[in-house]
Amino acid sequence: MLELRRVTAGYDPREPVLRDLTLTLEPGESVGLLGPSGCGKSTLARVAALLHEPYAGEVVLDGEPVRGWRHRAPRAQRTAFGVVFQQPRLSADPRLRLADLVAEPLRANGLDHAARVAELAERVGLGQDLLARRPHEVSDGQLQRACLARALTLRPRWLICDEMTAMLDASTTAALVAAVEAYRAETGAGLLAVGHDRVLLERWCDRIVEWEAGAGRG
Ligand SMILES: Nc1ncnc2c1ncn2[C@@H]1O[C@H](COP(=O)(O)OP(=O)(O)OP(=O)(O)O)[C@@H](O)[C@H]1O
Repeated sequence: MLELRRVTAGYDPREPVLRDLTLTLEPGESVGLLGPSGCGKSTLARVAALLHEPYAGEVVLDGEPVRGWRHRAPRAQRTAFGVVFQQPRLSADPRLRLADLVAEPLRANGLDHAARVAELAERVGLGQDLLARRPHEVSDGQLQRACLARALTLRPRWLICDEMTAMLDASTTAALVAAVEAYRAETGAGLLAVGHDRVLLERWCDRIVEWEAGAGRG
C-alpha cells in the first residue's frame, strides 16, 4: 500500500503547492490523476516516488513511514518505485547508449545487466539495433521506450508515470501503456499515472482522482 498522509509540499514553504493532501493506493491498484495545468500533479508524483521531500505529512510505504528522500531514502524503499517522466530527453543522459541507459539502475546496484537489458528492450518494443544508439539518434518515442525499460529494471512494486505519453503518437502511446499493463499483470505492481488525457486515463486506470483548480491546497 502507498499512502500520502496529509502531505504539504512545494517549492516555497510560505506558498506550498500541495496542502494537507491525502491519497491512498491499494496494492496493485492503478490510479489516474487528472487536474488543470499547474495544480501540482507532478509535484505529487515526485513526492509519491520519494523524489521530493514534503514540508509536512508522511509518505507510508507498506506500513513503513518514509524517512529519507532521493538518494537518502533507504534502498529498499527507493527501488520500490519506477518513474517515467514526460520528456525523455530531460531524464536521459545524452552521452549514454540506450543499452547503458536501461542498465543504469542495474549498474548502480552492482547487478549483471546484459541479458536483462535485452529482455527489457523486448518488453517495451525497443529493437535490439536501437540499443547501440545514443539519445540524439532515436525518436522521442524510442527514447521513452528506453526510459520505461529503465524504470522496470529493478522490478518496482510501484510505477509512477508522469505524463509518460504526452509527447507521443497514438500507436506509441498504446504500446507503452500495453507494456506497463503487461508488467503489472505479471508482477502485481501498482500505478500512479498523471496526465491530461481523460479518455486514456479512464481506459487505463482502475480509478481516477480528479483535482479541481486549487483543490490540492486543502
Ligand atoms: N522546481 C520548481 N521550482 C519552483 N516552482 C515549481 C517547480 N516545479 C513546479 N513548480 C510550480 O509548482 C506548481 C505546480 O507544478 P506541477 O508541475 O506540480 O503542476 P502540474 O499539475 O503537474 O502541471 P502540468 O499539468 O502543467 O504539468 C506550479 O505553479 C509550478 O510553477
